[in-house]
Order: sequence, then structure tokens, then C-alpha cells
Amino acid sequence: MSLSALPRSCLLPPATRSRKQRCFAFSPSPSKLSIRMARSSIQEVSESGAFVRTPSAFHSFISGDPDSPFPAESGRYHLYVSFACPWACRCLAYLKIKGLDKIIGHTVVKSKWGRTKDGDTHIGWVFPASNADEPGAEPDPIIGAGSVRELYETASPIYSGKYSVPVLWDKELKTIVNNESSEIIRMLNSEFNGLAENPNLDLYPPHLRTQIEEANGWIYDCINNGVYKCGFAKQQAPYEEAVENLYKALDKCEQILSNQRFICGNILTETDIRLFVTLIRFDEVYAVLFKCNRKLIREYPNLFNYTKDIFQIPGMSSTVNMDHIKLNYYGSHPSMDPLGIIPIGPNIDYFSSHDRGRFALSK
Ligand SMILES: N[C@@H](CCC(=O)N[C@@H](CS)C(=O)NCC(=O)O)C(=O)O
Repeated sequence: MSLSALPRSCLLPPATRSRKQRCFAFSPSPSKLSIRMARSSIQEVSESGAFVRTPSAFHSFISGDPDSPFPAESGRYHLYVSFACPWACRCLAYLKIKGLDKIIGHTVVKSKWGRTKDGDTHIGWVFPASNADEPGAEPDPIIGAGSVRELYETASPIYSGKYSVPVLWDKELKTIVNNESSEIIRMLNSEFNGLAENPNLDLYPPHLRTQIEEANGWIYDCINNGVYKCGFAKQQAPYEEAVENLYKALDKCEQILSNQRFICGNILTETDIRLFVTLIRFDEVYAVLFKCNRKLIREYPNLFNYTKDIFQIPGMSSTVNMDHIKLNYYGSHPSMDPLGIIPIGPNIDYFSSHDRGRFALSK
């Protein structure tokens, strides 16, 4: 991995980072507050108490060109995901619906965070010791890592950001290619088509790109990241602002979906996959833990039926593991839910029939 692909702020010794690079800290000690990068999403809080997500660090691109540094090849790359994580599950969804899961392997981490290293207190994604440990989670078959942190430390000994999923790993160069879901899904959409079982499915078609980018912008800001802004706000004002924006955007989606099957027309695009991963977690988790409770998704007829429609696309349901989702969100954020008690409901049946067939699909 070329270190030039990392943002400078992740590679600099902490004390030399600029003030802006240092704002994602929450330590109560003012001296620590000024020198620590966020090691976890819940620490990414600005001085006004608003949640501010740190950008991902690894941005190399796999290409269909065999001469590129990361050429698209069968069996060379591996995707590490958590079933809990909406960003990682976007990528997993692409593996399934593009028919790439025989070409690119994947491994699911344990649902709940654990200690990532002896000798310090960091808590994050860990692998189980055996397949029997937790249904759905597997030990790392590639480098035998105990934690996702170990993958990052193998890829770059001087990396100092979050140890997040997804991680797209190159088995040949033993490094992280990319850890940003919005970029990984673009590679999976276009660069492996010579190997994919479903090469004609184009979720980023040229004639819709402007519309997709526009919709991704407000959906990311107000909904995908918006629920985190509600949940991780440390003050009332930024929480209320995030809730306001979230529900304006959900109302806008509901309106769009009253006229067409998907967000950018009567054709499935990446915008729908990106939105789906948030909607499927909404009533079960975000409404409760992140206080997004003005209205539930199942109270929006179009959004609810749309969520079921996407869930029922062949392959998609295998990317949703509600046990992992609930165990993680309710069990890995002790500052939000100190006792880690998992709410029993609502157990929505996303396989039940929907009314979206009323819109004819376009090509
Ligand atoms: N921008 C990244 C975000 C990834 C991300 O934040 N993942 C979370 C899980 S939902 C994570 O792994 N967090 C680790 C931590 O906070 O320590 C993407 O879209 O891939």
C-alpha cells in the first residue's frame, strides 16, 4: 500500500496534527483532547457536540486493466465485514447481487466489539476463535488476525485512525486496498464484470449518474449519516437539527417513491442499496437507540414497501442478520446503553408481500 493513499492526518504523529485534524476527540482531559484522533465513531464529536465522521483512509482502486497495481482477479481480494455495519453491508450486497461471491471471499467479524490487543484498552471489531463461537461470524482465514485492528496494523504500521469495516484486502500484497464503502461498491459494480455472474447489472449507469450523485448527497448527509448525527450528538441542539433534516429527507423519499419504484426512476441503482442499509436498521435500532422516533419506517407506506422490495431481491436477505445488528448496536455502545439490554421487538417480516410491483421496471 502506498502511504500516499492515506490522508496525511492519519499518518502524522498525533502532536503534529493541525487543530482541525484533532477535533474528533472526547477525552475529558483537555491535554488529551488536543492530541488524540478518534479511535471510534462515538468519539467523533466537534466542539459544539455534533457528530462529525472522519474520512476513510485507504483509497486505492481495483481496475479491470490487468496492468494496474490492483488488477481485478479471481481469488485475490477479500472483503471483511460486520453484519451490523450498514457501510460494510452495502459492499456485501454488491458481492451477492453482482454474483461476485465466488470471486471475492468475505469474512464476518463477531457482532459485539471486544478488546483488540493485550496491553491497551481499545475496543473494536474482533474475529471469533472458532466457527462455533457465534453463528455467522468466522475466524480470519487470510492472515489469522484476531481483530480488524491487526489488518490495519499489517497494512500500515503508522496508521492512526479508526479500525473500521468494510476492509477490502489484497491477499497478494497483504494490504488494504480500500476501506470506504462508497468507493468499494463502484469497483464491484464495474471492474469485475469479466468475472461476475451478473455482469449486466449496472447500478451506476452513465445516463443516471448526475441524478445518482445528487440523491446520494442528501441521502448520505441526512439519512445514512443523519441517523448517526442523531444518535451520537452530545448536545440537544445538534440532535434536534439532525432529526429535523432526517425527517425532511425521509418525507422526500416517501414522496419520490409514491411515483416510481426506486429513488432514481423505475430502475434499481446504487442509491437504493445505499438507502436500504439504513432503512432496514431503522425501526429495529435507530428509532430506539439513536432517538429517531418521530415516525417509524413502517408508518411510511412507500418507504416500508420499498424496503421489503429491496430485501426480496435475490441475495439481499442474506446480507441482513438482525441478531448481529441488534447485538452490536445495543451491546457495543455502553455510553448509550450501559446495560446492553436488547429490545425484543419489533421483528418485522420483510419477506411479507409488498405493493411495489405496481410500477413497471424500466431498462
Ligand atoms: N465511511 C466509511 C464508514 C465505515 C464505518 O464507520 N464503519 C463503522 C461500523 S458501522 C466502524 O467500523 N467503526 C469502527 C469504530 O468506530 O471503531 C464507509 O462508508 O466505509
